[in-house]
Amino acid sequence: MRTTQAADTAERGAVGGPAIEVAGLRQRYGSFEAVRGISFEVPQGELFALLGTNGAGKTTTMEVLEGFTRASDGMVRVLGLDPMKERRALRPRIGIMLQEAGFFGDLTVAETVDVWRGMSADAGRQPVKEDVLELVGLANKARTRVRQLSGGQKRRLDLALAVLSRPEVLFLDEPTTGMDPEARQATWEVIRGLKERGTTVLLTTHYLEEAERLADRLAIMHEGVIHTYGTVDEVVATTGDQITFRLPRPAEPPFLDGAAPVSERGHVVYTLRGEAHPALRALLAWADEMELTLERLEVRRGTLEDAFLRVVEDKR
Ligand SMILES: Nc1ncnc2c1ncn2[C@@H]1O[C@H](COP(=O)(O)OP(=O)(O)OP(=O)(O)O)[C@@H](O)[C@H]1O
Repeated sequence: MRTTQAADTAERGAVGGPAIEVAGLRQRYGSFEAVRGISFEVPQGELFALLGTNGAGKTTTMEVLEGFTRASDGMVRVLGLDPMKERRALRPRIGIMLQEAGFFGDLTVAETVDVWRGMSADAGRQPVKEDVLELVGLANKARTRVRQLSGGQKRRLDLALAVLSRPEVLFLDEPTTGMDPEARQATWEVIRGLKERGTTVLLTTHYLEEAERLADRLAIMHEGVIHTYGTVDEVVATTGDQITFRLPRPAEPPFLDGAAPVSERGHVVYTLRGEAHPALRALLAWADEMELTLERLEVRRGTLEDAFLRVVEDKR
């Protein structure tokens, strides 16, 4: 069965290539280079998460793709179009949720949606107001003035406006910042639903769990450069396993696979470069020789957080 979105896309002329293409993108502000030659692609219908340190260049990258900023160098395409030169053709096909939206505080939630619909050239295609407010969990706030909304509720209103035109590509800049855990889960459900309807999503977030739960592929940026890129599993695989245990009496544990033992809150911790098995074998041989029983011995798989921290530490 074709979804409404898929049918819409077909009617408006689908493109065969990736929904988003970025090749050698550079962005300079005066003499400062905020983005230093990054490349990635997002296939249609996938969710791509841009992770990174503060000031890494994520929002700048988004702004170039949204057509707000002209790239200093490199090539970007969204749905096969140049976001700057072909902005008029592209704009009705994309949805944008900025990090900070400018609302009119005196308007109610419902009036804000009406104003937004009024500004859209394509209002006939849009879902009814009640549906979109229901979708983001704001149906009971329709008559509330925007300035009376909490920070998390304002983010939900942002999301409602971004999805109003049933975009083919949705840009979400830190969509769940300020939301409580329940609202965040609800927003993830909304994003999953949009993806199921075929929407391509580019998301920035500081919540690694958000990327882990939602992303088909992700990139970790630091100081304008993408250092790691792939599926969550591929990125996690760039980190090694961790071994931890407690010693029953003072002893000097050996280096394992080139990793030094580190003492953390009474535990010995090894952060390995690869799989734990060979290191574990050497560790147990050492413990036998020393006639030691290692207490609370644990092997833990690397996490996305480990991969993230390693990018930052390696570049220090
Ligand atoms: N208009 C501008 N003029 C000068 N410098 C800018 C401008 N916009 C951004 N920058 C700088 O470019 C760098 C990248 O900023 P950007 O907002 O893209 O980072 P970010 O990865 O989104 O960070 P955060 O996670 O903190 O939101 C920062 O050092 C920022 O100060």
